[in-house]
Amino acid sequence: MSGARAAMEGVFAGDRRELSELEIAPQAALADEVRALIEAVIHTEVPETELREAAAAVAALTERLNTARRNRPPAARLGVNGMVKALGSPVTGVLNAIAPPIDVVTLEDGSVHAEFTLTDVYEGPPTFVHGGVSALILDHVLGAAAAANGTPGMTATLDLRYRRPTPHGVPLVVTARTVRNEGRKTWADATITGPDGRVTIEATAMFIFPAT
Ligand SMILES: CCCCCCCC/C=C\CCCCCCCC(=O)SCCNC(=O)CCNC(=O)[C@H](O)C(C)(C)COP(=O)(O)OP(=O)(O)OC[C@H]1O[C@@H](n2cnc3c(N)ncnc32)[C@H](O)[C@@H]1OP(=O)(O)O
Repeated sequence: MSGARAAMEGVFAGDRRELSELEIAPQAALADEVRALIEAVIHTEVPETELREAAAAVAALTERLNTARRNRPPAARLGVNGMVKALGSPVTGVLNAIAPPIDVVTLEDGSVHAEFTLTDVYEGPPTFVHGGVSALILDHVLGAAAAANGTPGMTATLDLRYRRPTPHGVPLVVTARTVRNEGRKTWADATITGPDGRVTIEATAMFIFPAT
């Protein structure tokens, strides 16, 4: 079995520890604090002695958390449809401090949708979102649309058209839908829209359910 097929089956077999919402809450609250920490580390202007003390304090915390570890990022079945969610996802993971995190919902028409705001932690060109971060978000929602269609797969192609810069610090909308399926291949389209209602990025992707 290839690594890709094993990865896909791992998602659906749920062969990893699933947490309940009660178990998730305190760990998600910790991730929220770390998100604020990441932002503070970028912007702080405290003097060097305080920076060194802060680094030592963070190192001590990391050591404390590592005294009891899982060997794989946890998952959970959440929401009305009980879809498996990777809690450590870099896009949606509430336990991942580098994830915004974005709450992606599946609508009745099968499309997926999210409203989100990115801080300058995700900045590329000054005042705008890094194009690779936008690609990460689009890849994820396109994959979620393929999965919502009952035809999940590994990203085989991802095409992006950056129409205009995507600003950070303002509400954005991402939507994706499956447009076609042929055997193991599924195609999906997505857009990111800015607060003025204008599309900033158009994306299309093809997903393949691995053969072996
Ligand atoms: C972990 C997955 C999560 C899914 C979970 C769903 C849960 C839902 C919840 C929430 C949504 C989460 C959303 C996450 C989204 C993020 C997804 C990613 O980041 S995926 C990582 C990046 N992608 C890779 O690393 C792929 C690496 N490539 C591969 O593994 C293989 O190449 C693969 C599976 C793409 C194809 O391998 P073969 O062996 O199955 O395919 P062969 O049999 O060779 O080809 C079949 C047909 O496809 C074409 N083909 C193959 N690869 C192609 C490509 N890259 N581009 C175009 N055509 C390709 C071939 O020419 C062939 O075409 P002919 O049928 O003959 O016409």
